[in-house]
Amino acid sequence: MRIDVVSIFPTIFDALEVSLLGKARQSGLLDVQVHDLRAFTHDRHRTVDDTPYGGGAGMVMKPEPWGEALDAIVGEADPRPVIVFPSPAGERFTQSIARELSTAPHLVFGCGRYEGIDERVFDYASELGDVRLLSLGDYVLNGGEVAVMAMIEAIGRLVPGVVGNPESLVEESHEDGLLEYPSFTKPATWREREVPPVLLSGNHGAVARWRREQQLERTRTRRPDLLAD
Ligand SMILES: N#Cc1c(-c2ccc3ccn(Cc4ccc(CN5CCCCC5)cc4)c3c2)n[nH]c1N
Repeated sequence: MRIDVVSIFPTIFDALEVSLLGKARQSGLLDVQVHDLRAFTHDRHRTVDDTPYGGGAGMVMKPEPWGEALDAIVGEADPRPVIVFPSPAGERFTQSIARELSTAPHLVFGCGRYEGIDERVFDYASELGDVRLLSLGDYVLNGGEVAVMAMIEAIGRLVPGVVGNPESLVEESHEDGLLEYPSFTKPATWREREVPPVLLSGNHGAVARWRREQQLERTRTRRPDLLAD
């Protein structure tokens, strides 16, 4: 999978070099390229923003640098990429969307800042790829970079070969629409707190039933919305 990221703070993505995704990059499973949006400006101040038409607080990201950045990234020969713009006004990013995007050969992430990106950029981008405006959650961040880091991690770990033991992907929260069951490891007693005896019983059927009950109970109490559908 090829991943391109455009940002005015490209060094934020140095963190992707660490751990899982770092190994995936070294092995070639993930080809991640980060681009500085200011490299696509031509004025002395490398301007990427301007005041909003119609007034209002803050600044809006100018369309020209984005157009040049997208043109430079999306080559004619490429398979049509998915172009993701994180946005508080986007569709909620979910495990299901992460799974869907983990099969895309080419993902492009456009990280906005200020009060967002000129709307015409999304329209132009739809000529180059399948545009998705996605939100990390119902709160406002200062820009798209933190959201894109989270999305790349959630998507990247689902790419076959990135996670050592694919089994561990199956029983995660949200994979089956429920929250995950609690986990325990040695010692069996820690500060007078014991591991649930069923987990020490060796009875795999009883363990499976207990874990399913725990998933349902946790989901009922913490995320009843997941059971609503
Ligand atoms: N994913 C995700 C996100 C983001 C996110 C993603 C991308 C950008 C780019 C810029 N910002 C900052 C911003 C965005 C909107 C507003 C509201 N303004 C009101 C007046 C009209 C203009 C917009 C304020 C500041 C971003 C925030 N926040 N939360 C998520 N889950």
